[in-house]
Amino acid sequence: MAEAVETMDGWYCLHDFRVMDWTSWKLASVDERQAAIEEFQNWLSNMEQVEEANKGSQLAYKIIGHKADVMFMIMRPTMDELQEIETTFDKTKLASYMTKSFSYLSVVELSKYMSKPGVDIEQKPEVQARLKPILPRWDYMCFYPMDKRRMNEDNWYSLEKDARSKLMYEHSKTGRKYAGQIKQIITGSFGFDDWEWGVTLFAHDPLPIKKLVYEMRFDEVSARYGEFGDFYFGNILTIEAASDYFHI
Ligand code: VOV
Repeated sequence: MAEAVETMDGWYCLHDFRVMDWTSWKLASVDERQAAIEEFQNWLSNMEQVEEANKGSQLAYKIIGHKADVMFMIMRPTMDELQEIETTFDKTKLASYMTKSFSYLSVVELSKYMSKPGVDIEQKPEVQARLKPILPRWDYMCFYPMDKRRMNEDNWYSLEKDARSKLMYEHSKTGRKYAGQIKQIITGSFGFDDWEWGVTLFAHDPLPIKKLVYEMRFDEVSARYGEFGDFYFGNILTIEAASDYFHI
């Protein structure tokens, strides 16, 4: 049996995708819409205080295309907090004009492929900062879930750990070419959701995201073992911009 790699796990993460019912939103009165927008802005700004206390992080995004209108990426130390935040939003006025189109539950994960045997790096401040990241206020975000294939001779989970480490090293070399252009947060979702990982990429410009995902397709770990779910792409929805975004 192949040896599993040890993982370090940080904040729990919910990607919560909603579709807006613009028709009923347009039929609502100006006062109703204004009250709903203000309530939404308060919901977001209340959570910012949690971020200032370094007890979690969250951002909202406008999703481009048919799959969703908005997405909230919410990270907290406990699953209970995620569940409470989701339900609190469900009870808002704005939520009554939305339906959930997709969600993804995971936990920030760093696998120990790159760490030296016998060296416990988990408590290092820089590792803790990656396990409990403050989400970058960068303009663009791409999310997609993925698996590592388990099929016949292309079974990632029956590869010896050394072989997997070598493939992950090649993977990281490709990723590092985009340092400064792209920040990635990989979240593990074994037992939490339908895929094995969530991939969330942040960038100041859309194109490096396409370039990175395309180039990674040629790395053996993605070429032979990568299986991907739906892709979601959007740009950041700040509290200030919410009025314009929802304005009719
Ligand atoms: C943006 C750049 C970038 C960089 C620098 C990077 C580096 C690294 C390192 C160093 C490591 C291992 C240690 C750790 O730190 O966890 C990983 C780990 C992982 N990655 Fe990665 N990855 C990137 C980016 C990046 C992308 C774009 C994808 C999606 C792949 C694609 O084809 O669409 C991805 C996937 C993963 C996954 C699923 C894992 C866990 C695999 C496992 O089996 O455990 N990743 N990744």
